Amino acid sequence: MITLQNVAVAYGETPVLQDVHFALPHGAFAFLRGRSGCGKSTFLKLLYRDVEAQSGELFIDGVPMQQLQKFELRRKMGIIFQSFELIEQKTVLENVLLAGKALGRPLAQITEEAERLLARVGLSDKLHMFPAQLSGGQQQRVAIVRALLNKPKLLLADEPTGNLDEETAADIFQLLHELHEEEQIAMLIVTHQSHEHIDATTYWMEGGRIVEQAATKLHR
Ligand SMILES: Nc1ncnc2c1ncn2[C@@H]1O[C@H](COP(=O)(O)OP(=O)(O)OP(=O)(O)O)[C@@H](O)[C@H]1O
Repeated sequence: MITLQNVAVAYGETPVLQDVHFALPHGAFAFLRGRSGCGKSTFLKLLYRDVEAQSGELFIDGVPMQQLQKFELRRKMGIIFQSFELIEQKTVLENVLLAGKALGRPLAQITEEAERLLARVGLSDKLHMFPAQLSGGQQQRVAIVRALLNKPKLLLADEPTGNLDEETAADIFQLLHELHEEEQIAMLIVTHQSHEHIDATTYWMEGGRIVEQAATKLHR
C-alpha cells in the first residue's frame, strides 16, 4: 500500500534519511527497528507528512503522495506515540471523538463506534474519566482507539510502549496484533524490543536507510 523509491529527507543541511527504498503491503503487521538516532521517527513523520521528502518518490495505493492533501492522507492513517498525546482536560470518550469530529462525521455514528472500540479494549467503565485517572497502559488504549476511530488503512506507532512496564507493553503489543486482524488494518510500529512471539515483518534501519527486511513466521 505504501512504496518509497530513493527517498531523502534532511533537517536543514543535515541529511537524515537517504536512498530509502521501502514497500509496505496491504494488511502488513510490521516493526521498524534500528539504533537510536538512525531516523525511525523521521521515517514515520515522512509517511504522515509531518516532514517532506527532499527527493524521491512516495506512493500510497499507487497514487503519488504529493497529489493528496494532508487531510486526505491522514484519513488513511492513524498514529500513536510513546507519550499518548491525550488532552488532559477532556474525558476518554471526548478524546476519542475528537478524531471523528475533525473529519466532520455525525456525532451519533462516531459515538457508537467509539463506544464499541473502547469496550473492545476493556475501557467501557472509563468513558467519562480523565487521562490522569488512568494507568499508562489504559491511556495508550485510548490513544489506539482514537487512532482507529476513522477506520484508517494504516496505523503508525512510534515506540508505543516506551513509557510502559514490560508486562503492560506485552499486553499492548498483543492488543495491537489482535486489532490488526480484527479491524483489517496494516500497522508499522517503531520499537526497540524484539517480539518473537508475534507474526510480523521487521524492517531494519541504519544510518537513515532501510537495510534489511525479515519475516517472522511462527510455527504454531
Ligand atoms: N526537528 C529536527 N531538527 C533537526 N534534527 C532533527 C530533528 N528531529 C530529529 N533530528 C535528528 O535526526 C536524526 C534522526 O532522528 P529520529 O528521531 O528520526 O531518530 P530515531 O531513530 O527515531 O531515534 P530514537 O530511537 O532515539 O527515537 C537524529 O540525529 C536527530 O537528532
